[in-house]
Amino acid sequence: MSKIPVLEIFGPTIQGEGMVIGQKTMFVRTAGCDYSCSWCDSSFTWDGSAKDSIRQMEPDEIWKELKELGGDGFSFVTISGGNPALLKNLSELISLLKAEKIKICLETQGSRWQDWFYEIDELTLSPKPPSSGMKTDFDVLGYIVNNLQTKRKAEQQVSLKIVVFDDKDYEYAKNIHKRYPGVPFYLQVGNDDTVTADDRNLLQKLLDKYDWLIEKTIHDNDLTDVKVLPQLHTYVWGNKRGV
Ligand SMILES: C[S@@+](CC[C@H](N)C(=O)[O-])C[C@H]1O[C@@H](n2cnc3c(N)ncnc32)[C@H](O)[C@@H]1O
Ligand SMILES: Nc1nc2[nH]cc(C(=O)O)c2c(=O)[nH]1
Ligand code: SF4
Ligand SMILES: [Mg+2]
Repeated sequence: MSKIPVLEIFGPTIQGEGMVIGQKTMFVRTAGCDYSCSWCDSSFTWDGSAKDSIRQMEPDEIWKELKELGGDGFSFVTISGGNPALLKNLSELISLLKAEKIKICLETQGSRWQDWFYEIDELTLSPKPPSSGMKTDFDVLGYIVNNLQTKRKAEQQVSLKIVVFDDKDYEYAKNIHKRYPGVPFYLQVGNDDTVTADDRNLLQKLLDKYDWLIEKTIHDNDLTDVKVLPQLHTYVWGNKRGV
């Protein structure tokens, strides 16, 4: 077995984002990202600020820690990062979780393909809009979406989730939906203050942003089959880490 760079293992909590929002789940957060989004709420995974907290862990060590934290009280594990799709050897952890009858969710931006994507139960692709400062490689994203659309197992769920901060991001999101109309499509409110500890003020700002995004969407005849979601955990726990 080979080692995986891990920054956080936490839970049980609820999935705060995307197609399985509200789902009780454990989290494993890997270190390292090929992007550096301007508003990344998990920048400690790639900016060096938490490099001393990175643990190189074998899959069975990760499983042991998940069991210590979650006991028999979980059946879902969400893998996020950083970009977990940088790690070819994540397949070993995925096999172990499957053997333990755990459902697996994965969060990735769609910049890298891994063959183990087919083994994920709920796969969220989250290409990044202009406000992130990143540029989407549509060859790679297209390759990933096409593979999953044509070769995935019937029971695997795949979705596209775009974080929206402004009008340009919204246009980007619409373009993504137009390119891949067959993929369940989600808009997510962006959190533009990922450092504040003033939860009340943050909540009000996030609610206003959610209102803005809903208003835009409901008056837009070009977007019909869309789900507009908050980043639920920030509404409940603010910018707290490990929840
Ligand atoms: C931290 S990322 C890690 C996984 C992967 N790198 C990705 O971006 O999809 C997990 C999710 O959080 C979202 N996210 C990051 N920063 C955010 C922010 N400030 N507001 C809203 N969503 C954010 C990302 O778009 C992504 O969907
Ligand atoms: N509760 C909760 N839900 C989440 N959904 C996606 C997360 C992530 O950081 O990838 C996340 C997270 O960090 N916490
Ligand atoms: S791709 Fe994800 S983890 Fe990487 S910088 Fe962007 S939001 Fe953060
Ligand atoms: Mg997060």
